[in-house]
Amino acid sequence: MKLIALTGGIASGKSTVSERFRQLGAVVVDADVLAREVVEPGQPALREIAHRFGDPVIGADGRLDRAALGAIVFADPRALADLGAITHPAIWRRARELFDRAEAADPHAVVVYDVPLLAEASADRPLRFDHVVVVDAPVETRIQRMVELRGMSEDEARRRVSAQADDAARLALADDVIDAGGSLDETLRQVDALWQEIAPAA
Ligand SMILES: CC(C)(COP(=O)(O)OP(=O)(O)OC[C@H]1O[C@@H](n2cnc3c(N)ncnc32)[C@H](O)[C@@H]1O)[C@@H](O)C(=O)NCCC(=O)NCCS
Ligand SMILES: Nc1ncnc2c1ncn2[C@@H]1O[C@H](COP(=O)(O)OP(=O)(O)OP(=O)(O)O)[C@@H](O)[C@H]1O
Repeated sequence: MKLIALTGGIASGKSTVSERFRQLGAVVVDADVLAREVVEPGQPALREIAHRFGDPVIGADGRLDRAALGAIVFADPRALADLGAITHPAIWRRARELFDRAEAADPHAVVVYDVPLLAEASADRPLRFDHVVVVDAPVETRIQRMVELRGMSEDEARRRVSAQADDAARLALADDVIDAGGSLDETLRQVDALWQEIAPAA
């Protein structure tokens, strides 16, 4: 198995890139999906979140109120760190299980882990990657995407950008950089070229 980490700032284009890798034959594991699974009702992390952040972050249906929690943590670095301390160990554990499963199914699998917060977790991340790919796009382009495509206010978009590591910290981890600041077509062409390097036999 080859294990590739795919990271990038919010709205840089990671999902677009990982979907292309999937079409090319990679097994994609998405940390955002795992982050949602570990806070499902009944999971220990949801109980810890309720304990730390109180009832307002739990909806009437007993599920996490993501908008309410997001409003708290993206405005307060300490709250964000507390949330990460609750969710990140469970996310890494689940990721490890899925990598092991992919390897058992196919020892030659190329697994792409779409992980927005790799740079933030780099000091204590419990996994080694064969290759780190960073998707890069200018901050102003990403803000514009969040506002135009996701209906966020500009303020909210900027808060989310500031809650993450900066571009230099992410680029310092990169074995390869995909420039996703241009056209969609240019992004996809770079992914195709990179796949030929990473998985030449596939
Ligand atoms: C705070 C929460 C509830 C907000 O939910 P919401 O649905 O609004 O956002 P969503 O989960 O879709 O995340 C969208 C993007 O926000 C960014 N983001 C999410 N969590 C964080 C974080 N802790 N720090 C910095 N950026 C983050 C990422 O770029 C992510 O792709 C949610 O993001 C969360 O539970 N975060 C903690 C878990 C985590 O670390 N997730 C990141 C994947 S490793
Ligand atoms: N050159 C480009 N490369 C990639 N995406 C682009 C490009 N131009 C425009 N886009 C658009 O920008 C958006 C990027 O969103 P995407 O969900 O791929 O980002 P992301 O990095 O996965 O975000 P998040 O951190 O929130 O998970 C998509 O709607 C995509 O269509």
